[in-house]
Amino acid sequence: MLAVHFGAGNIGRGFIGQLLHQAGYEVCFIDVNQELVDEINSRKAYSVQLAMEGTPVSVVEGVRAIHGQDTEAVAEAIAKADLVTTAVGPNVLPHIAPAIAAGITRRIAQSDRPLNVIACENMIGGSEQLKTHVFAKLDDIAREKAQELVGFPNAAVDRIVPLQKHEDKLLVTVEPFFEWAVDQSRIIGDIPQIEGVTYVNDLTPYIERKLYTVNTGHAVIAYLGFQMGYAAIDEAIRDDEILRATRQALQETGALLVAKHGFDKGQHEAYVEKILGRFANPYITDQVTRVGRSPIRKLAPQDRLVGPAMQCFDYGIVPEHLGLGIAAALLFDFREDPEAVQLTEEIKQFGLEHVLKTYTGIRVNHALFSIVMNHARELQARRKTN
Ligand SMILES: NC(=O)C1=CN([C@@H]2O[C@H](COP(=O)(O)OP(=O)(O)OC[C@H]3O[C@@H](n4cnc5c(N)ncnc54)[C@H](O)[C@@H]3O)[C@@H](O)[C@H]2O)C=CC1
Ligand SMILES: O=P(O)(O)OC[C@H]1O[C@](O)(CO)[C@@H](O)[C@@H]1O
Repeated sequence: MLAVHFGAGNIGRGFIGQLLHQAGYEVCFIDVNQELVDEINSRKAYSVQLAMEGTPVSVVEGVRAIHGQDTEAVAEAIAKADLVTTAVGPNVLPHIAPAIAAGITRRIAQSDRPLNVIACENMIGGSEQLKTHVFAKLDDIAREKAQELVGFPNAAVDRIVPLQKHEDKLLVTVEPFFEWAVDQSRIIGDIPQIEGVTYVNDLTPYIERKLYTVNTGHAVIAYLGFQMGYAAIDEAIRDDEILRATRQALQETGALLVAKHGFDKGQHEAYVEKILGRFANPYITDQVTRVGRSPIRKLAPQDRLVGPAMQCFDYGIVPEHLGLGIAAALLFDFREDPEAVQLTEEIKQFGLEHVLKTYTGIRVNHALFSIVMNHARELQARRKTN
């Protein structure tokens, strides 16, 4: 069995590639980092180390890689594949669509074997979005056939894999916990048998619970941590003020998730506490700047901060602490992050209100707008005095 996986980065090697290998797939990575591609091809194996006492290591063998710009080779691999997965980042999905479309076109000209393409990105509806990009590149005949033969089931993936700094360029350290849920109702053909994957008929509660808890909590810690001068997540979460604000933000999303999806309140509280414990893992050094990366993406209307905050109002919940997280995200002026630089420049040029309205879609007369603005002004004043 062949799995073609786009993105041989942290989650690609440290999570998806590992589970696919353990399920018996030969994993072929597609990446645009030539050094990574060469290293994988010369060693054909890499190690995954668990961030816990004893740091157990497992080896992922029999892997290879193709450079993403070698469309011909990528298309050929997809034509032969049993499964396609991605972990490249939401903004990269449009860029990999042409190669996937070329692969599908080649494949359906040769056989009627079904294929599933699963985007493993931190976003709602990732595979569906990828499908839109891919289908835009297919001609009418291929599109009709692909509609029948190629499934794009959405997925939710959860495992913290921080930035890696090892002498061994392929080694990846990951947290022990992982969760990979896939929408079974959108699979075409046989269900891929992958130990560790949970197939569900309705992904919405799973992806919202994950995005609005793990990623919301992480984002609040990262952005507040950055404002308060912390470098790493585990340091920031040891600050009582940050921990309190994060817990309160997660109480807001928790109340929303319980009301909207009917999760058990007690079980959800336990889920939140477990996640806070994962953030505090002393065996993982995760930079606040990694977790806060791409603030424009994270401030988008459907994403982890504004998404739940806006929905809170439908359930009578006032998202005061989510508002604080949004304010801190707006003020994330990290010079090495292009989206942070863009926000900072635009705040200077057009003002905070304009930037808040533009990137979050929150209307000026909405209650959330003033909540965020009040927190942003407080954070700005606090930074001036420090
Ligand atoms: N790191 C983590 O803990 C988790 C990450 N995710 C999601 O997984 C995705 C990837 O995240 P990371 O692995 O952390 O990022 P990463 O930066 O470590 O890996 C991304 C990889 O994609 C490659 N890439 C970029 N453009 C490409 C293209 N056009 N074609 C092929 N490959 C391309 C990069 O060279 C890089 O190796 C993101 O959507 C992220 O939100 C989800 C859960 C956990
Ligand atoms: O990968 P993104 O969407 O930039 O966000 C970083 C987040 O994703 C993760 O890497 C994994 O879920 C978390 O560590 C963090 O919440």
